[in-house]
Amino acid sequence: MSIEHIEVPANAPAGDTRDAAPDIRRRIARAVGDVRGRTPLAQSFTNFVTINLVANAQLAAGGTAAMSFLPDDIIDTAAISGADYINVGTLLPFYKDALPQVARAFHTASHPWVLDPVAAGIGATRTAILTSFKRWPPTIVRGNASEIIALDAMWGLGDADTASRPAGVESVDAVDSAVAAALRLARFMAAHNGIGKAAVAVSGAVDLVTDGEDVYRLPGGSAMMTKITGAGCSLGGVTAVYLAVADPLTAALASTALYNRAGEIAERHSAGPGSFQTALLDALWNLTAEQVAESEILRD
Ligand SMILES: Nc1ncnc2c1ncn2[C@@H]1O[C@H](COP(=O)(O)OP(=O)(O)O)[C@@H](O)[C@H]1O
Ligand SMILES: Cc1ncsc1CCOP(=O)(O)O
Ligand SMILES: [Mg+2]
Repeated sequence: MSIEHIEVPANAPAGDTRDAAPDIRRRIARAVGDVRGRTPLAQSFTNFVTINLVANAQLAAGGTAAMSFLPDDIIDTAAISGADYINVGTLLPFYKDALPQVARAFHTASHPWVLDPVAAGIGATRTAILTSFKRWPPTIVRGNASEIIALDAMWGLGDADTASRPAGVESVDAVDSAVAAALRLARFMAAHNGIGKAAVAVSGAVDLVTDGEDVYRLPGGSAMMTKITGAGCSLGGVTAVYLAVADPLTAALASTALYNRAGEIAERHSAGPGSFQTALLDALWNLTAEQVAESEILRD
């Protein structure tokens, strides 16, 4: 099947009638192919729980990984890193100074970066760090619905009273309840991140991606992705790999589609969480650019 002639799948969710434009699919295919051809570096400042899966997923998608927690290290390496990834899953006291320093340096250099606001809404230190990013906003935010709603409230864009308290790193909100927050965040980031474009990706059973204008829904994946730790974190790391070669909307759509397809393949080739994680990495490696671009992508 050519990527120019994608039919809306028969099992498209009710109400979703518009397939993504062929141009979007071409951009996704190009991004996946460019990553495989150019092996771009996407540096990460990420949590201790899933750091190894993040690096392995970035390599499996075709990128290059480098992890660091030192601002001078990260700021120096940003010169050769196509995009960076910051994930606030596990925090140490010094991060309260280190992370705003890094975000400010990225902003000064107009360096693209992805934020995963893991557990947004929990703890004064995490809130201080995430609030500081409003001054130096990321290019892409990728999180689950509760994290997106919490970040929107923290930045004073949405209604703080309606933000729920996340269950640790897990979402307590449906993706649909984060649509307005995702749109507000994407518009704010595009206006203030110095790059002029932004995207927000909300993960869940049906993922949502927006650039602040259009809203895309990407069904698929596997419920087993919630039975390993780091599916979301590694998706963020792979999003940074794609951001090294593509615009924010394309990068967010490409990584989300890649993960949905990889999750489905991994579920078919595994017998439980252990083999699922291995099969997920294998699928990230083996999926072709065309297979990723042919994914079900519906525009609201
Ligand atoms: N119920 C589900 N069915 C299918 N895929 C899912 C489901 N829940 C999450 N995913 C997928 O798992 C990956 C991580 O998403 P999620 O679990 O929401 O992130 P996080 O781990 O940050 O909470 C995404 O690729 C998402 O599409
Ligand atoms: C379990 C855990 N605790 C702090 S960070 C983390 C990993 C979260 O990973 P993900 O958000 O990808 O499920
Ligand atoms: Mg997460």
